[in-house]
Amino acid sequence: MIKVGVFGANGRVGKLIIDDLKLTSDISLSSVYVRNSLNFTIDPSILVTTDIQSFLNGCDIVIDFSLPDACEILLEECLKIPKPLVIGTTGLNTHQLNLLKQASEKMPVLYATNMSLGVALLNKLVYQASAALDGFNIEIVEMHHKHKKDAPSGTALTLGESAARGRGLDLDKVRVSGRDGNIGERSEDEIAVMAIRGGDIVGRHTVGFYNDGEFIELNHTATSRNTFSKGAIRAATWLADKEAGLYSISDCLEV
Ligand SMILES: NC(=O)C1=CN([C@@H]2O[C@H](COP(=O)(O)OP(=O)(O)OC[C@H]3O[C@@H](n4cnc5c(N)ncnc54)[C@H](OP(=O)(O)O)[C@@H]3O)[C@@H](O)[C@H]2O)C=CC1
Ligand SMILES: O=C(O)C1=N[C@H](C(=O)O)C[C@H](O)C1
Repeated sequence: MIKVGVFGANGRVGKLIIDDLKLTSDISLSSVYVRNSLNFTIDPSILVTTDIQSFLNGCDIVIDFSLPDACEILLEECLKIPKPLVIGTTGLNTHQLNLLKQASEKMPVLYATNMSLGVALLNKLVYQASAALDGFNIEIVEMHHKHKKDAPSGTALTLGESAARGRGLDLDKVRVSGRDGNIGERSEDEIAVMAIRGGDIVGRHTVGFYNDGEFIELNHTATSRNTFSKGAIRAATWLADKEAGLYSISDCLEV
């Protein structure tokens, strides 16, 4: 039995992971880290703690869906107490991404900005389309619920990276994430990554390839947040016995 520690347990996804772990037979919840207290009741056999070291010692693998600053604290602690890590938190800055890479030298780390099978495939399709559709303008639009804090979404940025890679470009050099005022004509290579926020949208990503006379749009819509919680549990089951290294969701799903 793989014992899971959930980091970000009070959150929209964290709580679902705890619920979904009740339905599995080979992997189960053993510890939960909270800043203050847990907002819901849980089986008394589960360790609920504000002490991160006890939390890490109480599990075989950690699933993290929190916020960037919290994820940073987790990564720093894991450098002292290594644990396989499934990280779903998005909006990580350069320092936090470097910490994640550093951690992956000591333990297996699977980092995925989107845990769904559909988006894993979408990234492959976007790479192929970007390479094949020479001269088409690439524009990415993501839509999420009003509570989401980071923008553009981690998924949209990953899709942007796939598109840029298809053309041998560096997304950081060609990304446009806002247009306003007298901005002039669109440049050939720019890749737009735009964000819409509202209501309870779970997550929708559209990658459009636009040319004179035709356009094609590849779209993925998550209709349930359980897609992410179940995807993260599937990733944890896969990662638990792996060697140290940085893994992607495609490694786990073999798409
Ligand atoms: N990779 C993927 O497939 C997906 C990724 N995400 C990403 O996962 C993350 C979480 O999303 P979501 O569940 O909607 O967010 P929520 O805001 O609902 O949850 C965030 C959680 O992080 C905890 N947290 C915040 N700060 C700290 C801290 N300093 N120390 C410890 N815990 C902390 C919060 O705890 P508390 O309640 O105590 O404040 C809360 O439980 C986001 O980055 C989101 O973009 C979301 C969906 C899918
Ligand atoms: O915050 C969310 O909700 C989501 N975040 C992830 C992201 O930033 O890409 C994945 C998903 O789209 C939902």
